[in-house]
Amino acid sequence: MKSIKTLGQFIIEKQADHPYAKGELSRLLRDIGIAAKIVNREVNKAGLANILGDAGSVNIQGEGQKMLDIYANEQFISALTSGGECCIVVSEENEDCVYIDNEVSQDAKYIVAIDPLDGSSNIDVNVSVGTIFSIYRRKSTEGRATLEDVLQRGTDQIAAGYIIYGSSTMLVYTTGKGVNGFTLDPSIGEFCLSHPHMQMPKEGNIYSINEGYYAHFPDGVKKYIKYCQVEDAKTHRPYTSRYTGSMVADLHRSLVKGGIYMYPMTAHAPLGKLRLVYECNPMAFLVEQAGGKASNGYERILELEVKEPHQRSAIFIGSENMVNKAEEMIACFSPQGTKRSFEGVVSIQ
Ligand SMILES: O=P(O)(O)OC[C@H]1O[C@](O)(COP(=O)(O)O)[C@@H](O)[C@@H]1O
Ligand SMILES: [Mg+2]
Ligand SMILES: [Mg+2]
Repeated sequence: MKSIKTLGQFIIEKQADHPYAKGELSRLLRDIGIAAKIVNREVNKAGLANILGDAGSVNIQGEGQKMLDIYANEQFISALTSGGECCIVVSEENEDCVYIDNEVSQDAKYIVAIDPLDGSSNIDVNVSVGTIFSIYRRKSTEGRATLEDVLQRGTDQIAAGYIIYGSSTMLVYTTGKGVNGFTLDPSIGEFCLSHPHMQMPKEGNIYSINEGYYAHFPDGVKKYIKYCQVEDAKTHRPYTSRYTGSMVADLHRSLVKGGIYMYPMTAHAPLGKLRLVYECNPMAFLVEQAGGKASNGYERILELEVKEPHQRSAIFIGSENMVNKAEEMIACFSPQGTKRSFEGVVSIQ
């Protein structure tokens, strides 16, 4: 009979990969796993648990918050607060950073940036949603950790991952030594290793973008979409279009089958929509660790300077060859910093 390996066992086993590890990161990943199970329980019975619908509040991005956004945010912050390994939480749902000053967290070394519920527009319609997390070690050594500890580049991440609440619930993460996926077995309440050493195919035939905004995309992006739709059997085109409205779900599919997910810049959102610190950087770290690629169309996501916690970035992420092709089209038809970047774009009246 195939032996199972739980997330907890795997984390402890892999601790040996990090010579100076004292178990703090292991405990932090454990805490994230616990909160994920609690959120999963509510997501699974959302229709019954009176947790669907709007919360009536708006977050820093000006987006209406869903009840589940708030619930998931509370669960992750509470698990990180009582776990004792986290000193600051940066959350999509909190305007300001959450500084954890309680007894157990006095020596906490880690900063956690989190998108508690990704794909919020899908909550009420039972389409897969997720959670995205990114972990940094604080740089400052004296006193309370500061905003400077938060504004680190993606290359400084210690660990990153996501949870997808879909037909099954999975937790996929990296600590910089490859990517592993765990499936929640509800009968034992454990995440069990189901996808060891995940590798993203270099090539794919699925592209993922909200084509409803086509008129607002720069020429380079329009040209790449057209490239995906051309008939050419040699290169397996036309590609298939898939867009769920949940970045986690679209990227999980690309990780397993190959593909590219794009949320470009537009004339009215030159930096796109997605947030660098708790959406783009963690997914970029994970995808690169699985052999894929992530850029803002011009530069590597992980090397982008982080100026503020809720900063946005355009993103082109997925199978390496597909991201290279998209970058090639953008460089050719929308060279960076030139007016041509948005030529042909119909601006919003
Ligand atoms: O509806 P749009 O503009 O295509 O945006 C969908 C994208 O926005 C997101 O929902 C943003 O994430 P949140 O739901 O966490 O705000 C992504 O998951 C998704 O890919
Ligand atoms: Mg999100
Ligand atoms: Mg969210």
